[in-house]
Amino acid sequence: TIRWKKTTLSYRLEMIRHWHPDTSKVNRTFRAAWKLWSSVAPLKFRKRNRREADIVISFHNGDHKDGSPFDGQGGILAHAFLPGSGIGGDVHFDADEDWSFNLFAVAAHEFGHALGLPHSSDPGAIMYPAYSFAPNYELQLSFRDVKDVQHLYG
Ligand SMILES: CC(C)C[C@H](C(=O)NO)C(=O)N[C@@H](CC(N)=O)C(=O)NCc1cccc(N)c1
Ligand SMILES: [Ca+2]
Ligand SMILES: [Zn+2]
Ligand SMILES: [Zn+2]
Repeated sequence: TIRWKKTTLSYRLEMIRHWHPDTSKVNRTFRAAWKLWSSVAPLKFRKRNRREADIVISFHNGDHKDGSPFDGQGGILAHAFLPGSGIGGDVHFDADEDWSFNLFAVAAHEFGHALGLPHSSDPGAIMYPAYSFAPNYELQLSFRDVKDVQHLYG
């Protein structure tokens, strides 16, 4: 299983201003999405600005030279790399999406991948492949998500 060998992970937001004017809202959204995972597993997430971070989060559109081009509005919303050095753990959001309402749910899903979680067959899981646009306030981890992340880091 691929997982981080440490339990305090650093993350950095790159060029967010470029794609999302309201950086404070983005920061709050990501902090809340990390909290979903740190509240059920012995993990800590630290936001870094300049120094090298384990997890670099950025927005891109179309082909952004990592072998997995984005596809414009709709379809693929984001992708994340499994734990590891370099691009490992990094999270890319498709800049062509309308992030005014579902950034939290998609971030929670992608951060699960960045921690090493694959897709889950449980329709109630945040790691389920397809996103049902349930209102964010209902969004919480399913038992399956908790079991899977505790299996890796519990
Ligand atoms: C093959 C992958 C690159 C698909 C991509 C994904 O799973 N990224 O992690 C993705 O954007 N999946 C869409 C569904 C699709 N269009 O295939 C999605 O909504 N993923 C994010 C998401 C957000 C919240 C909840 C769930 N269950 C899924
Ligand atoms: Ca897309
Ligand atoms: Zn990418
Ligand atoms: Zn996914």
